[in-house]
Amino acid sequence: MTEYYPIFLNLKNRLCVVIGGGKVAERKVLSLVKAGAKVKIISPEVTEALKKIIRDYNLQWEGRPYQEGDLKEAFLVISATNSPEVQKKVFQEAEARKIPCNVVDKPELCSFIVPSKVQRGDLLIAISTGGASPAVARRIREKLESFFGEEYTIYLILMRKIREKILESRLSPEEKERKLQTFALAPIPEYIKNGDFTFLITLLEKEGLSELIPELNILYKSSRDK
Ligand SMILES: C[C@@]1(CC(=O)O)c2cc3[nH]c(cc4nc(cc5[nH]c(cc(n2)[C@H]1CCC(=O)O)[C@@](C)(CC(=O)O)[C@@H]5CCC(=O)O)C(CC(=O)O)=C4CCC(=O)O)c(CCC(=O)O)c3CC(=O)O
Ligand SMILES: NC(=O)C1=CN([C@@H]2O[C@H](COP(=O)(O)OP(=O)(O)OC[C@H]3O[C@@H](n4cnc5c(N)ncnc54)[C@H](O)[C@@H]3O)[C@@H](O)[C@H]2O)C=CC1
Repeated sequence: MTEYYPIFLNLKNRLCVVIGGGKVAERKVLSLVKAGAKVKIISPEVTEALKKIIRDYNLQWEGRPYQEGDLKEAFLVISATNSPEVQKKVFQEAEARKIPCNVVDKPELCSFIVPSKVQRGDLLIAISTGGASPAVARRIREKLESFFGEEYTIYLILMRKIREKILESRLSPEEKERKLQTFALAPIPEYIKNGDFTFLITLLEKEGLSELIPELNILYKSSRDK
């Protein structure tokens, strides 16, 4: 069993190379694009859906087989071809260049694996079974998705503001910590889900954060307009 180390990578404007253009490449390309990466695809053929993604996001696509040197400027690489020889060559080049590499059908040729994820604005939950069962990772994702609903997006926008106000206040470190814990413990996601802010308003007043009350309405309205 491999002991993995979980991290959240900032891929904004980083060149990520995806080798292959099938169904699996499609999924990996989309998640890289969503993370703001600069994606380059190398594959003689790509699926219709991937063609659309390439057009929509103006991605680079080289319509040819992988060749050594393709990873020259890459920050990371994902190899999603159906050819074991190509997969191995990509891994070898990535190792030589010391670039993180994911080979989608061979965990032994991966220096990182991609988790299943639940995203609600700033909340990002990553799930891995260490490759034991990607289907189980997916099922766990589906369960978490129903538990952590869309209200968590607003919840975290609000908590970020609450935390900023508390940290910039002149309170003692102990008092700051108490307030941060109080807000983290309050069932605010439920209030947001039910659109009932009575208790939250009382809490904000009690903790000296009344200035944030007008924000509640703005946040709630913007979430309902979506
Ligand atoms: C090691 C890893 C490497 C990597 O890709 O990073 C890997 C490897 C392999 N996957 C295989 C199969 C499937 N993978 C999926 C789906 C996903 N696979 C993902 C990640 C990972 N897959 C990494 C480990 C993740 C972990 O820690 O568990 C997810 C989470 C993220 C993503 O791909 O973006 C995404 C779910 C996203 C979601 O819906 O939330 C489904 C479909 C499904 O169930 O929906 C199936 C068919 C069902 C099944 O086999 O379970 C096979 C056999 C291939 C074959 O036999 O042809 C291998 C190779 C092997 O195991 O040797
Ligand atoms: N990690 C994961 O989540 C999963 C992995 N897999 C495995 O991933 C692999 C890919 O799966 P699919 O996308 O369904 O395969 P696919 O057969 O649909 O696509 C393969 C792609 O590789 C490209 N390709 C072939 N030779 C190439 C070369 N020399 N250079 C560049 N590109 C080349 C082809 O043009 C094609 O676009 C398979 O081995 C499959 O078993 C399958 C399901 C999930």
